[in-house]
Amino acid sequence: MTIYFYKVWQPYGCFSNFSPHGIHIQGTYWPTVEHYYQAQKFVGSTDAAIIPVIHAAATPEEAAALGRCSTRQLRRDWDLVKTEIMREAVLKKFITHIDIREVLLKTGDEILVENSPTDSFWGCGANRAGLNHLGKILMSVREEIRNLLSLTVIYE
Ligand SMILES: Nc1nc(O)c(N)c(N[C@@H]2O[C@H](COP(=O)(O)O)[C@@H](O)[C@H]2O)n1
Repeated sequence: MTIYFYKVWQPYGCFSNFSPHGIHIQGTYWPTVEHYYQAQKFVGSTDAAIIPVIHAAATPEEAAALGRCSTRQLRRDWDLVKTEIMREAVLKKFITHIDIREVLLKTGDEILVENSPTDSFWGCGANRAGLNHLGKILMSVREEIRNLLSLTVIYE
């Protein structure tokens, strides 16, 4: 059975990058994965001054709106690095928060899909044929955590 998720208040909402699960990454605490991801768009760009503003955004929706502003200059390598940046942040989220790690592990080998009607890169898009990169990252993080936990059991 495929598991669809999207908004935080819907089933499996903890899989959304907008869920209220903070991460410490590269020495800084970010209130959500979405805050971190949106800020990374501007690292090294002429619009890097927006990074602390995104960091301080009151909600992930506000962070996303700041990061999506089309008049700002994204870092040049954004398309090359964005998937790895997202994966690192999502892994950190599920390593940090034991309760949602359990939710992720309990999905077993089910297919996970971000059911975004507007995003066919991170989600499946309106026709459900999109690339679903967030779902793929979650499945690969699930596998990585399973492997890490099995190693811990062996060496403890
Ligand atoms: N608008 C919106 N609301 C949500 O609740 C979402 N989970 C998303 N999807 C996330 O948006 C991010 C992509 O942002 P860019 O289009 O690259 O600026 C990514 O975190 C998706 O998972 N969108």
